[in-house]
Amino acid sequence: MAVHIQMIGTGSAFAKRYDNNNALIETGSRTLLLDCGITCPSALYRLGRHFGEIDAVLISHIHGDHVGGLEEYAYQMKYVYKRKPVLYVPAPLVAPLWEHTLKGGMESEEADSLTHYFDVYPLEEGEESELLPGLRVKPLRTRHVPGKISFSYVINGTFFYSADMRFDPDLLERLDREGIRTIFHDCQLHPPGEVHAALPELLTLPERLQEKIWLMHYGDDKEAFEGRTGRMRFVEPHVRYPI
Ligand SMILES: O=c1ccn([C@@H]2O[C@@H]3COP(=O)(O)O[C@H]3[C@H]2O)c(=O)[nH]1
Ligand SMILES: [Zn+2]
Ligand SMILES: [Zn+2]
Repeated sequence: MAVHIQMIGTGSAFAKRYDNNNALIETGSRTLLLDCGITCPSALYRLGRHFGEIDAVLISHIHGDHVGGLEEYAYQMKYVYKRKPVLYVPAPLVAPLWEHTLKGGMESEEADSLTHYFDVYPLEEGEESELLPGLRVKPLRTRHVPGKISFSYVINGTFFYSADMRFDPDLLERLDREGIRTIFHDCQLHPPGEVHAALPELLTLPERLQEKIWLMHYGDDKEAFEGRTGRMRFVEPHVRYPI
C-alpha cells in the first residue's frame, strides 16, 4: 500500500514563516497526525484539512511545537466531531502528557484523565507496532534536551523521522546499515545546535548518508541556505513525499 508523508509545517519552534514541524502520514484512506503543535490547528485549516479527517495522533515529545495543539484537537473531537480519537504515545510520556501539559486546561468534574478524551495506546521503545493498516512504527529514544524524554520514529522499516534530536552520527550510520532509505531530520541552520542537529554538524556526514537526508524543523531564513546543504535537501511544507 502506498504511504505518503506531508508536512503541515516545517518550521522550528520559533519560526514564524513556517508552521510547527508536524506531519500527516497517509496510507490508503487513513491518516495519522505526527505531532500536534501550537500552530497545528490553524496550519491544518490552511492546508484545507480538519481534525475530523484524522484517524489517530502520535506524539514525539512534550514541547509546545509538538503537543501544544492537542487540547484543541481533543476538544474538537469531543464537541465538534463527537468521536473519541486514538492517541499513540510512548509509554513514559503517558503520565507527563496529562499531568504536565493537558490537565490544566482539560480537567473537570467529569474529565479527570487522558483516557477521558483519548483512546490511549502506549508504545514501547524499540518495538514496532502497526498504527494504521500498512503503517508500522518503531519508537527510538533519541537525545534532545538533557533529561527530556523524546522519541524519533522508524516507519515501515525504511523511513526515519527524527523528532527533535541532537546530532547522532552513530545512530544515523546504524540506521543506514539497517536499510533506512530516507531520513527526515530536524536541523538548526545556525550553530550551535545544542538540542538539535546543527547544519554544520550534518554536513560532516559522508555523502552516502547526506543523499538520504531531508532537512526539516528549520528557521525563517531557510531560503538563504538553499544550495548550502551539501547533498541534503529541504523538506518543503505541504508537498507529499512517498515513504
Ligand atoms: O535546553 C533547551 C531547551 C529549549 N531550547 C529551545 O527552545 C525550543 C523548544 O522547542 P524545540 O525543542 O523545537 O527547540 C528548542 C530550542 O530552540 C534550547 O535551546 N535549549
Ligand atoms: Zn521542536
Ligand atoms: Zn523539542
